[in-house]
Amino acid sequence: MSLLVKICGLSTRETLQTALDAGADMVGFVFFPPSPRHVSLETGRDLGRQVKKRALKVALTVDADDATLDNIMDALSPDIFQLHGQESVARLRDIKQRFGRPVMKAVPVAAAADLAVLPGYAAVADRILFDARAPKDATRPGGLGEPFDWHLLENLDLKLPYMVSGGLHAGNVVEALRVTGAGGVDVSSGVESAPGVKDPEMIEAFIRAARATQELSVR
Ligand SMILES: O=C(O)c1ccccc1NCC(=O)[C@H](O)[C@H](O)COP(=O)(O)O
Repeated sequence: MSLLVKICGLSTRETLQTALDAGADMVGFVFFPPSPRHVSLETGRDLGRQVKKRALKVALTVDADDATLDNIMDALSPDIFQLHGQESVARLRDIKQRFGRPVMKAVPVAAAADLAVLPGYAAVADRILFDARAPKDATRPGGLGEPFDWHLLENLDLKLPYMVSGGLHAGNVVEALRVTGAGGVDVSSGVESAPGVKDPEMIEAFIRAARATQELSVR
């Protein structure tokens, strides 16, 4: 199965176009106002039109209520909801049933004990995104540019597709894939020149580096 590459936190036409032209499989849009990558519904609608099925549109939310998800459905019509808050297994099931879209559950990782939630989520989610657990005083649960110990995923027995994220960049993505065996990678800070400011050349370099693993058959 080929590697999935997700560029997350896109917020401008220019950088979205760069990600699409560089071959991103997934493009993520953050609907979380405290984030420097937050996009309005109007921007989400505009950027969503630009994707034109060249990649999967991922709507990233944090403990969003149904009204918020309804608005995002209307604006972006996402291919996947990425649930990056403390959503319960029951909430995942509820969202899948209500919106008829696949869900990717973000699982914060700092220690092996964090993986104890997997059986519950794996029974409902369509894919898992492993991300570095945010510090207690963080203003957001993701997009912080810090990795976790990828070796925690070395002996993972997960029947579900999963992605690795957290502090990835062009210089470490091959190692992250080698250690974790993940089927996908996700990046935000590692392709930015400043928080929320995506850099076209960094986007291209990240995707190039990630794709190189397919030739190296690192995974
Ligand atoms: O990106 C954000 O600002 C964000 C805000 C709130 C919840 C999640 C967020 N990002 C989630 C992602 O999917 C990021 O790509 C992932 O956390 C990796 O981020 P980074 O370490 O900056 O590459």
